[in-house]
Amino acid sequence: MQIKQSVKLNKPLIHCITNPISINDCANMVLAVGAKPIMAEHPLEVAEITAKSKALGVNLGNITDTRMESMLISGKTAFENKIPQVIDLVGVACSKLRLEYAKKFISQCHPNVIKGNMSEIKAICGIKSNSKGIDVGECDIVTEKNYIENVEILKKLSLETGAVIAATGVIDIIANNTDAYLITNGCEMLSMITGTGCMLNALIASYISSGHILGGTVLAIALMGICGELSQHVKGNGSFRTELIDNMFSISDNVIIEKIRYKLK
Ligand SMILES: Nc1ncnc2c1ncn2[C@@H]1O[C@H](COP(=O)(O)OP(=O)(O)OP(=O)(O)O)[C@@H](O)[C@H]1O
Ligand SMILES: Cc1ncsc1CCO
Repeated sequence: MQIKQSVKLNKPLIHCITNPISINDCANMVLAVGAKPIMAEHPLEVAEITAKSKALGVNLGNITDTRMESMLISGKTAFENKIPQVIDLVGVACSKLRLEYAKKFISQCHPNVIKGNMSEIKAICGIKSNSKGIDVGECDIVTEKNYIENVEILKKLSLETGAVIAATGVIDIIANNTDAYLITNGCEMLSMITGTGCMLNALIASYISSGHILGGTVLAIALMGICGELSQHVKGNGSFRTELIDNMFSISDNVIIEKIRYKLK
């Protein structure tokens, strides 16, 4: 809650380099939690913009030559200036280009958080995965039965990269090399609008700007799940999207405490 309050109070500038599919929703999510978004991607200006920001979020969805160049420039700037950064591995399980690029980004920019669905996390670890495009494949879904082996995959990747690893889905896992949080908040409607993962990446960037990398990531993921649950009464996915942003804007600490479902492993 301290992280949530500090973001509201300090209104940190959050630099996002993301895909055009959900860019508007990402900017509104950053605003909903009290931070200020800047969605800049020209290679000749991004170093300057990242250096003035309090966190960076990059996203591989709908990758272009320009964004590939800009993300590397921004990622290196963030690393050199100790600005917290998160990468969303959208599509690395279905595209060799993205997979190789993500590996290069991780080794050169050292992101503080690496996020993806379980198919994408497996792909970056060199483990066989079965994604369905940008979505998790049936065989890779985290369940009550297989979460222990998945936690080990995340912890190992964290040890190798120094990053906090977040695997999102029905059960979310957030791990560093010693601890893992399992979050079971959320609802199916979150997968019925495009870009919830991208919005979540922007939220993670907003909260890690506080300097609390593991806590900020857990908070962002729990909030997305809880706000999804609170938005379910709508007629369809159009209003769900609006309701989700409204709930993110207005959720109280008491509701978070009442609704959060997590386990520490
Ligand atoms: N069926 C579900 N049940 C519960 N929570 C879900 C479900 N699907 C998605 N979520 C939640 O939605 C958020 C986004 O997760 P998801 O794994 O769908 O991201 P993604 O695949 O990267 O999304 P996108 O590609 O649409 O941006 C997470 O907070 C996750 O917990
Ligand atoms: C639909 C879609 N395609 C590439 S990125 C994206 C948005 C969700 O990641």
